[in-house]
Amino acid sequence: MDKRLKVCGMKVPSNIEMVADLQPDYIGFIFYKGSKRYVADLSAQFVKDLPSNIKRTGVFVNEELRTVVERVLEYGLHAVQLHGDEPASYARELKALIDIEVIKAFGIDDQFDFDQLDAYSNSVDYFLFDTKTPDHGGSGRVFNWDLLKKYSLDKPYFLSGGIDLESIDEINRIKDERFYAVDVNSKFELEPGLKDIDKLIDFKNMLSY
Ligand SMILES: O=C(O)c1ccccc1N[C@@H]1O[C@H](COP(=O)(O)O)[C@@H](O)[C@H]1O
Repeated sequence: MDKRLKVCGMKVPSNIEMVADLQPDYIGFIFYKGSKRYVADLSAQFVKDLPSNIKRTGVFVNEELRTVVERVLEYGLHAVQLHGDEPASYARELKALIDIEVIKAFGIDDQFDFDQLDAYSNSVDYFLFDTKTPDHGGSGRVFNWDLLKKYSLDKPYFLSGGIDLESIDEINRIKDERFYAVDVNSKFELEPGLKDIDKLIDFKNMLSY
C-alpha cells in the first residue's frame, strides 16, 4: 500500500500555500484552543479554496459535536481527527450527522491497552497513533514503535508523534500493510504553526511509497 503524508498544524496562509504546492495527501488544521497551532482567525474561505485533492483535516479535542459539524461545513473539511477522549459513540454520531472521514487518535505509552480499539473499529476510518501527552498532541516526542506489535486489528493507521527527518530510515523499514500514513507536525517547524518547507521537501522525497 502507498504511504500517505499528512502535514498538520497549519495556520499561516503563505506557508499553507507552499505546503499545498508539495501535494501532501492531508493537510491538518487544529481547532483546539489549547494548542499553539490553533487556527484562530485563519480564513475559512482560504482553506476551502485549497486544492481539492488534498484532504483538509480538522483536529478536535473533546469538542461539542455541533461545533465540529459547523467547522466541517464552514472550512469544507474532508476529514476530522479526534484527538481527545472521544468514545466510539461520538464517532458514530458524527458520521450519522455528516459524511466525513474520521481519524481517531490515541496517545500511546507502555500502559496503553490496545483492546480498547475494538470498540472503535466499525465507527472510524483510521486510527492515529501518537505519543501520550497531557497536552493531547503536538508533543514532539516519539513513542516506542515496538508497542505497535500489540496492534492486532485490520484498520489502517497514521503514525504520528515527534516524527522528524531523522525518523525516515526507521519509517521506511516498517513493513506493515496497515501503516497508511505518516503525520508530521512540530519537528518540521520554524515556529509553532509555521512549517520549514525545505525540510518537508527532503522528507517527502525520502519517504518510500
Ligand atoms: O499540534 C498540536 O498542538 C496538537 C494539539 C492538540 C492535539 C493535537 C495536536 N497535534 C497533533 O499531534 C500529533 C503529533 O504531533 P508532533 O509531531 O508530536 O508535534 C499530530 O498528529 C498532530 O496532528
